[in-house]
Amino acid sequence: MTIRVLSIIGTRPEAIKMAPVIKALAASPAVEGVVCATGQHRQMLDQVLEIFAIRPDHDLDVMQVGHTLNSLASRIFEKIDGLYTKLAPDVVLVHGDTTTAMAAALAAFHKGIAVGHVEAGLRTYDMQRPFPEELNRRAIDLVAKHLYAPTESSRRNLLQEHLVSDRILVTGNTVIDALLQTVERIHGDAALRVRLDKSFEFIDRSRRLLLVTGHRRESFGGGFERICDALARLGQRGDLEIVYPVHLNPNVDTVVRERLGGAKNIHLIAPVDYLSFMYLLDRAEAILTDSGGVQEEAAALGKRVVIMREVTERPEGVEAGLAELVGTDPDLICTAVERALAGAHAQAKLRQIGRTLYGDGQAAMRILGDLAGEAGQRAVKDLAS
Ligand SMILES: CC(=O)N[C@@H]1[C@@H](OP(=O)(O)OP(=O)(O)OC[C@H]2O[C@@H](n3ccc(=O)[nH]c3=O)[C@H](O)[C@@H]2O)O[C@H](CO)[C@@H](O)[C@@H]1O
Repeated sequence: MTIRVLSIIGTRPEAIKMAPVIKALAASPAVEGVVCATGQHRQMLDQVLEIFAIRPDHDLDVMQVGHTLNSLASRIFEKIDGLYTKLAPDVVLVHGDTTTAMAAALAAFHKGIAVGHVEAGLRTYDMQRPFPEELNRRAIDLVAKHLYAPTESSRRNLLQEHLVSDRILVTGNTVIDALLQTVERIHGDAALRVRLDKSFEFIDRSRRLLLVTGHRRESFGGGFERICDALARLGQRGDLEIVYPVHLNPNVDTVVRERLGGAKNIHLIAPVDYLSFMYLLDRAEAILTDSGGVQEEAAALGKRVVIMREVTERPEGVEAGLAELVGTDPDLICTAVERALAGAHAQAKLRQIGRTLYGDGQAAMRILGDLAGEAGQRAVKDLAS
């Protein structure tokens, strides 16, 4: 008796974090895994799917330039309703906190289809930070039957909300599954490493590498202007190479390129594929970001992270002394980056602390086991042997 599990992905981070789950489901005889891409992201999503050799079975193609959260959500609701009727999945799996995940989960709830939430329980309890992700993930947890919490702290968040479902399973974050698989692939492939070295030969190896990413809505406008001021100042240091793959969202790309194009020691590049980003993360001495996944990945690699946010739903890294919350004030960003670089030498110790902070690389297997019940447990054993 197999169960049909429909995995929904819309953005780059969802694809990265769902890839290990999609692969585990596909390899299990106990599950019929089906994949639907919504098209919330296009180019950045396709880069990930190619690396993990995942071809979605369905694509809602909802992407429209300049769409609003409401036009995006309404297009997803409209199109996914028909897909649910056609496929009649036993479970719809969504990830994290995007509009894709929220709309897909609520649409499943409307049709009485069980929802599994991967990365359940992340909270800041601030509806404006991150916006709209805090609303999205809390709405999903209200309707989800299977709550896959990445850490104990996310499990505690769920327990105090007295949700309908009591099926909470601490799995670890699937981003660590993806990271470990990818770093292993890079370390095991000399030709790939040569290609990656060549792709990034513009980075002066005599200088220290600071890797930057940023895309939070709540920083649009003044926030990104302040971030650019901080980066321009850091670029003046002379001992740093700053590499910043600039998110494609026009609210980020336009401001950053206007203010930093041609700035000293700052390389503004297009978003790089996931393999390349893991390569850069592995090479970097410190990370400056507002990303959720990058906080988790950096910790796992023992990298110190400066978080350009006011709040984070990843308290573990801050409590472990690996990450520091600084918001978008240029002075605070610059001094925190100095501290991160000063502490970067203790990489072995930091890696020991951060290695399993967010998971052990087995999250996808735990989710498979839970979803397919006994049959899944048997399949998980077969898969793991
Ligand atoms: C509020 C919040 O934190 N929400 C998060 C948000 O995800 P995020 O903040 O992590 O989003 P990004 O920063 O866009 O993606 C990051 C990924 O992209 C890779 N990367 C990066 C730059 C590049 O040039 N090439 C790449 O390949 C990188 O390795 C990493 O894995 O939504 C997710 C979905 O629901 C949630 O899981 C997650 O809570």
